[in-house]
Amino acid sequence: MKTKKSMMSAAIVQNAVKESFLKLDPRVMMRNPIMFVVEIGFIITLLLILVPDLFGGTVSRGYNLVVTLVLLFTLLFANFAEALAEGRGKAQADTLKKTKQDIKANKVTGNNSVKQVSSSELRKGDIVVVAQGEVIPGDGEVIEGLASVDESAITGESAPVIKEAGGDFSSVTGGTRVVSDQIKVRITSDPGESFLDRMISLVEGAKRQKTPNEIALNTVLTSLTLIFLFVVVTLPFFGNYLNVSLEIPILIALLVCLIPTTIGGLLSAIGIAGMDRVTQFNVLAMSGKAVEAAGDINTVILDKTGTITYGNRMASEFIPAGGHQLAEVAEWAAISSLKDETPEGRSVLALMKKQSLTYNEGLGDNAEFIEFKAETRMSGMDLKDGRYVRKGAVDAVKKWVQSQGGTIPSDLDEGSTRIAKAGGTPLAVAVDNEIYGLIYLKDTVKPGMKERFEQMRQMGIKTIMCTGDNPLTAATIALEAGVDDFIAESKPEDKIAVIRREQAEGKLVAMTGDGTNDAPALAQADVGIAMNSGTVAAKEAANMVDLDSDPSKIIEVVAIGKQLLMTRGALTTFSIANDIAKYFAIIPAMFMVAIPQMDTLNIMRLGSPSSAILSALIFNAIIIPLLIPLAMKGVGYKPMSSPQLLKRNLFIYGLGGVLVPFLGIKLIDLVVHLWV
Ligand SMILES: Nc1ncnc2c1ncn2[C@@H]1O[C@H](COP(=O)(O)OP(=O)(O)OP(=O)(O)O)[C@@H](O)[C@H]1O
Ligand SMILES: [K+]
Ligand SMILES: [Mg+2]
Repeated sequence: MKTKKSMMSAAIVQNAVKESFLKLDPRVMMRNPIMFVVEIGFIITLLLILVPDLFGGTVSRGYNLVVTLVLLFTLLFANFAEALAEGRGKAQADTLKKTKQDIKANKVTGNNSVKQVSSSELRKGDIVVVAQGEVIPGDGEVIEGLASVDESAITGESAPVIKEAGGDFSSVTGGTRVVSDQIKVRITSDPGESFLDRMISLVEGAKRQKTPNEIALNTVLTSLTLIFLFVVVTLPFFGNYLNVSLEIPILIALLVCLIPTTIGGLLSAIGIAGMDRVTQFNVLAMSGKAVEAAGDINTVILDKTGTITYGNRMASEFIPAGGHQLAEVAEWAAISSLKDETPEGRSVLALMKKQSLTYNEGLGDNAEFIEFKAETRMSGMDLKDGRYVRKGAVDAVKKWVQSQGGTIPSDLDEGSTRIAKAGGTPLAVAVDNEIYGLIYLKDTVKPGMKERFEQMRQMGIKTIMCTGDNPLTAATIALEAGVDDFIAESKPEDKIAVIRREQAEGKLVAMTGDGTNDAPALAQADVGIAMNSGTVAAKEAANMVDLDSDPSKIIEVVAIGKQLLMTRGALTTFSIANDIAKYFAIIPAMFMVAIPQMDTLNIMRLGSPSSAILSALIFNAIIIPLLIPLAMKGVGYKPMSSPQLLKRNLFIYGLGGVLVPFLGIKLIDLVVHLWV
């Protein structure tokens, strides 16, 4: 796991300071009702500096001035927290914007000639040619050729990746560079809607929406604020009755101390920082909601080929069956693959070359190509002499042959079992009702999967591998990767069915996948993570894209999601406990002159009513910057059950929230008392 982006730089801090002032704009503040109340209080005390008898009565000018300043700093601190959280994303967005300059594109026009246009003129469906050394002008799908592409501008990973027509490695991203060979690309996005555009607006938080959890919490906090507003507004009447005169600045200070400004000031920073932590792990989350959902995931569904394995399945051996010759099965395998542009199909022709095997190419003339489909799990050719040639998943080819009255060679299963037990994928090759043998497709499990899935088990997450492959291969890979369960021979709709089944049991489900056949399932899952190596369809259906194409990255996303929820909960607890403590610090001090019995409650022995309130207000302001590091980093997370976590946090942040202000306010009062 790499965290390559720089942490807080001086530039980010500087910019955040500037932003803290700009964010004082009431139109901006209004989005945060709690801090908006503070701002109104600030404006009133500011007016009182200018016109001291604005509301009749007199106000001690020095005291009012200090209250005004402390209120201003409370606002600035809260704004600074948010600006700081936004800072890293904004800096990253600036870097990405540099990648997104206008470049020249070689567009293929009607009569197959090439015309130079600007990348901003490209529309969905346009075809461009990109040669060695050139930057790919827009998102698209490779429709011809194979090239290695440097995607470091987007993924930060310097090793080039292979992109090729057909199959799951065909998607290319605008702004990345072709380092060898040449490809023809069909553009799949209109200007302004590219992956890079989305990535920029994501990291800079332009489209950030409050999550349902955040909205709910905000509602509770706003209600609390309204209750305290009512309490404070009615307080002067009691004061009158007791012959205690309560000046406006005192009332405003009291109100601000009592409303949940700590969490109100840090809430949005917590959310932004959480999203930012996900980005630092090279995962692009399209919504905060998805990140929070990840925190509660029970089940993870993983696709096999291209997700758990590298997915570059290569033909490595032809195995004849039913008394046929090697040359025969090889020839039909080649004929069935003549127009099969998937990596599997092309690897068959590559193996022919490598083994210097020949075949009658003429058989392919005027033949009809039967494209590979996840539904049929076969591909091939209908020859002009009437023969049908197929290769595909063994069970699918068997059924196809049997439906034409053919028989299955007795040694076929022996061969396919050998391949599957080694974790490979066997493809059967047949012509009409006759099976000629097998193709051995090899694939490799990505390293480190077993340890990572074990970690998920400890987090209480069940892993299920869902694959279109046969049960034996699936079992071998499942064992090697260490998933809890697997489902073989699954079609796209089966993957959705598994997700729906888990969801019906009340579980939150994450799905990771890379193929077009995974897209519906990625959309159905609560958290859908597409591999960046995957197809455009997969990336569009998912609500997260993993730029490193590492399926076990879900662990980090889950941890960050949990941390985000916990941090918000902990700071809310702390904030409200704080306000309760402040209540007991201020109220006895305020009324002890009028009601001497209050003195027993005045355990803190604060200097005077006005110094008590000012001290509490100062504490209320400085607690915000003190908690910024916690809001940004998140509270520590160790895998344990949710009730345990809740108990632990209530204890630490609830008790801490009551004790810390007593101590802090007392200390501040020792100084303030000298002056007030
Ligand atoms: N080009 C092809 N021609 C014929 N059969 C193929 C081809 N590619 C794959 N198959 C067969 O079809 C099966 C299903 O392929 P599909 O791509 O739907 O799933 P998969 O890649 O095996 O699994 P996963 O869903 O884990 O990615 C494969 O296991 C293989 O047997
Ligand atoms: K407060
Ligand atoms: Mg796949």
